[in-house]
Amino acid sequence: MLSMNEALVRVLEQARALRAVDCDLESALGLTLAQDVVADADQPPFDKALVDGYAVRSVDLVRPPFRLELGETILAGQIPQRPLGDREAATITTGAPLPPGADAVIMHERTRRIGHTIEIEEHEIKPGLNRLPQGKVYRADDRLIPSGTRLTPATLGVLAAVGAASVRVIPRPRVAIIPTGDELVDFRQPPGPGRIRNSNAVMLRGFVDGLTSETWTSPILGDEPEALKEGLRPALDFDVVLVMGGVSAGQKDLVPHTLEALNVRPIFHKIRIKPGKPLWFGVGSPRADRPGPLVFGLPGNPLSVLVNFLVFVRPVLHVLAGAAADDDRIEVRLATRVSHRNTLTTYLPARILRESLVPGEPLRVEALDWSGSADLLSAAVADGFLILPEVKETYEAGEIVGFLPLR
Ligand SMILES: Nc1nc2c(c(=O)[nH]1)N[C@H]1C(S)=C(S)[C@@H](COP(=O)(O)OP(=O)(O)OC[C@H]3O[C@@H](n4cnc5c(N)ncnc54)[C@H](O)[C@@H]3O)O[C@H]1N2
Ligand code: MOO
Repeated sequence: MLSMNEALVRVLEQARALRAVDCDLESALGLTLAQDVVADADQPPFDKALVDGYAVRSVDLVRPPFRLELGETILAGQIPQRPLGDREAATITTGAPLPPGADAVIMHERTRRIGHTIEIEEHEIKPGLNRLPQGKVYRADDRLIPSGTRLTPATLGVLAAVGAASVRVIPRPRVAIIPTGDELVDFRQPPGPGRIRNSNAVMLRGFVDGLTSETWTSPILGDEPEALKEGLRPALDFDVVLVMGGVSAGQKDLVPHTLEALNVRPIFHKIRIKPGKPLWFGVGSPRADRPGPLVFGLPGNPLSVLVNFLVFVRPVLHVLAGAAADDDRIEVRLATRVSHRNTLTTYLPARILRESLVPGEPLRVEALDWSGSADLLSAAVADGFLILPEVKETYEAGEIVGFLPLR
């Protein structure tokens, strides 16, 4: 049986960024850029006024009189009609181009208007005052945003500024969620004797929200071989397939065989993790235009689904979307002693002790009481999971351990 880390390596070996597509800039937030973005022009495209006031030649104001004739008016969006003459000032607004010859702008609050002249109250006018020179921010053809960058609101703004209306990006994966099990009923219905509501599908949808370009939840599939096979078939068109339930050792645990019958090549089955030990992982046959789907058989217990999603599936969704595999683990200090079976990596629902936060110190965390991997309520009220590695059985209060926040 593989350790959790070995299994994660096997999974990530199969994960490659999806093929780049063209995307409208306005739909590209959060996606990964698959091209370099280059400046189409200097920024700013001309020497630009940074304040409302008067464009001047600083040489005219080295010694008194500090008075200049007023010439043309240049508003933002207009082009100066002529160079600035000797001892002349042009009225100018923020963002407008300086006229040739001008090398400084004086804020109008520092001047007094007298008829067709202005008197300047500020006497130290250095060349460059309140002027942003052409190309100061970047030059035409500079590489501004490299391929591989995640598009944030600010990078989208830069792309808009250079007119990149459509960009090459890595799309987010398409994900299929498939609940299986004869005992399941839709959560909107009363379960009836011996049956339970399908709670996992809604939970998984919540987790994948924002990480996919399309999420499809299939109807509940029963534990009948032919129906299961036909129900799973359309899911294999997706990039990632999340089948829930039916992967352990029961006589109705038909998912691994059925996936293999659909040409999904098994990579591993069962790993040293709790919850989630019976995890199954395989890769479907390549499609004409793209590689085969990555298929997870998630053990059906709600906490198995949850932990396996966070540990294995979420990093894969990031990698397919062109990003790095995320690792949100932080280090925390155990508030109480905890024990587990030292042959498995254990994820324990836990709570951050916010009442005893000490700035600069690791967070203190206590394990919650829980009734095993069917106990989704414990995770719903938890801040995250303590991670207890296989190496030893007991971790003492005060020890530093890993913690996976739930967000
Ligand atoms: N002989 C063995 N039995 C079991 C083993 C084992 O190694 N040998 N492993 C146990 C572990 S650990 C887990 S976890 C479960 C996983 O079982 P399956 O993946 O086959 O899942 P099911 O049996 O179908 O379901 C388990 C449990 O979860 C409930 N479930 C399933 N789907 C949903 C859903 N969509 N919403 C809510 N709850 C769901 C299901 O009713 C079961 O109670 O196997 C152990 N057994
Ligand atoms: O690995 Mo299972 O999730 O403990 O019940």
